[in-house]
Amino acid sequence: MKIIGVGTKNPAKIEAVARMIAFCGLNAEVRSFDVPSGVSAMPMSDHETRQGAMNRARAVLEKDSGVSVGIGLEGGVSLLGGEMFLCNWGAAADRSGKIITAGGARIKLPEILAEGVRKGRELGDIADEYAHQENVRKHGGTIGILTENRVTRSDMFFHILKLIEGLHEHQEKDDC
Ligand SMILES: O=P(O)(O)OP(=O)(O)OP(=O)(O)OC[C@H]1O[C@@H](n2cnc3c(O)ncnc32)[C@H](O)[C@@H]1O
Ligand SMILES: [Mg+2]
Repeated sequence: MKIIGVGTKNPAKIEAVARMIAFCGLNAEVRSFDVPSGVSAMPMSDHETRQGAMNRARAVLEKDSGVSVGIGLEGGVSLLGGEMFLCNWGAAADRSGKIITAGGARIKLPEILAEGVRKGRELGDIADEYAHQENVRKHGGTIGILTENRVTRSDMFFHILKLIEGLHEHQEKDDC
């Protein structure tokens, strides 16, 4: 059985990987690891957020020699025309050095959340205050709050992982 490692202890992210394995019918087990993202705690651009996902994916491979694919999932914000959007990236790295990345859906942050992030606070903390909940980042996420749970953080990372798995399949076919 293939072992897929994910670089986080956040249950919303781990759930997304488990959903992807079930959805794609992979004969795989998921293991989670606490690894550094290597970027700031609150990534402020697509570039930095994607880099965090790639760093986590590679760090997982270093952590456990039994893992064949390392996955990194990272959340952050990005600016578009002066407006702040939630952005998310995923990366999957294998032992051949290959890495595939994909980005997720965007949603504009309400000004009160954007202002807190601009002041240097982490979105997870501000989202908790905004929603009067604890650990929003480990449950539905900011996207869950802003969409009344139509799309949760796990849904969003699940979607990103389907993009990555699909791209991987496509590239394998191309290699034939
Ligand atoms: O334990 P890890 O894997 O680090 O998970 P995390 O919840 O801290 O998530 P990230 O590091 O990927 O996200 C970077 C920052 O952005 C925040 N963040 C990103 N997306 C979020 C979301 O949907 N809901 C709440 N906070 C979010 C989070 O609080 C972090 O401060
Ligand atoms: Mg974090």
